[in-house]
Amino acid sequence: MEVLKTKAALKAYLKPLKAAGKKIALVPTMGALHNGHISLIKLAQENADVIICSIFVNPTQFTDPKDLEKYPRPIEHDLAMLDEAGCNAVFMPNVEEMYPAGGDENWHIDLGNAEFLLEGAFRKGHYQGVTQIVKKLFDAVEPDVAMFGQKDYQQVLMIKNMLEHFKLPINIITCPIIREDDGLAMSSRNIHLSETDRKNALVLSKSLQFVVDNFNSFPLSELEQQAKSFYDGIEGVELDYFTIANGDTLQAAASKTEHKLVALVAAKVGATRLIDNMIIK
Ligand SMILES: Nc1ncnc2c1ncn2[C@@H]1O[C@H](COP(=O)(O)OP(=O)(O)OP(=O)(O)O)[C@@H](O)[C@H]1O
Ligand SMILES: CC(C)(CO)[C@@H](O)C(=O)[O-]
Ligand code: BAL
Repeated sequence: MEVLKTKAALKAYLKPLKAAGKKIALVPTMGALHNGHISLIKLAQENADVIICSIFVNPTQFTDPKDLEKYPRPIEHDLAMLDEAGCNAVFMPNVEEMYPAGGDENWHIDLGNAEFLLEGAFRKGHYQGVTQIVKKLFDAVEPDVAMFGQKDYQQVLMIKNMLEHFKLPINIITCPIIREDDGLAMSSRNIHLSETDRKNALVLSKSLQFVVDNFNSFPLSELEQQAKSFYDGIEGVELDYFTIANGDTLQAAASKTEHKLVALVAAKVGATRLIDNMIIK
């Protein structure tokens, strides 16, 4: 597996592959890899000839400096996992390589109203930072396909809006959420959970599953209220939002008959903020 640290090295690696007509997939990550990430690599292998995984903890998408500072960076472990999975190359630039102008770079694009809902409301400017770095990664790799996890449901919508904005010819593939055996969605931040947090964190997947399992049994507002009541009285768990939303606009669902519905949640479990979602239909 090639380890590439600069855009120039990446271009040189890709040039003969592209000339030979190979289909290139990009799997963008922030590292601290787990089996959720590996599932993206595996799906990429089914959809392309050459798999590039990027590892870059992008400062512009963090709104909480402490979250950025403590983001896990186990690079040797990550490289071993990618090598084992058969990834062809890892692009792991430093901050200067991706942001040569330092903090002076301007980036603002219209991502539509959904930018400001849910994660966008709790992490102001987050999706400007995400789309800024993903555009830079797309420019550096010029992939045919790019893989993203459904775990970051809103992120996928924002990236599709960014593609539309720049009219980029990249096929976005959304990969299902990989969970631990007990239902917890895999996430790099799970490493920060204490033993008690880890048990409490199950409330996210349980409350979502309740909505999926009982969708036909209650009116929308009662479903949501009952799901929220799962969080009552759990010490150390603070619910940011739980919503049943339109799967395209992320506006709170007005009716059960809407074409696409998704339940989304974010909660602080101890000092760690987690997100999860389940598609209802
Ligand atoms: N459990 C999972 N199943 C499928 N895809 C996932 C899962 N967790 C993360 N991904 C996807 O992997 C890609 C890289 O995500 P990232 O590196 O931020 O990992 P993460 O586990 O989501 O970390 P965190 O949520 O703590 O930032 C994203 O497209 C994300 O949606
Ligand atoms: C897409 C991404 C790699 C951009 O930094 C990040 O938001 C992530 O890991 O989901
Ligand atoms: N997987 C989403 C990246 C973030 O939380 O910033």
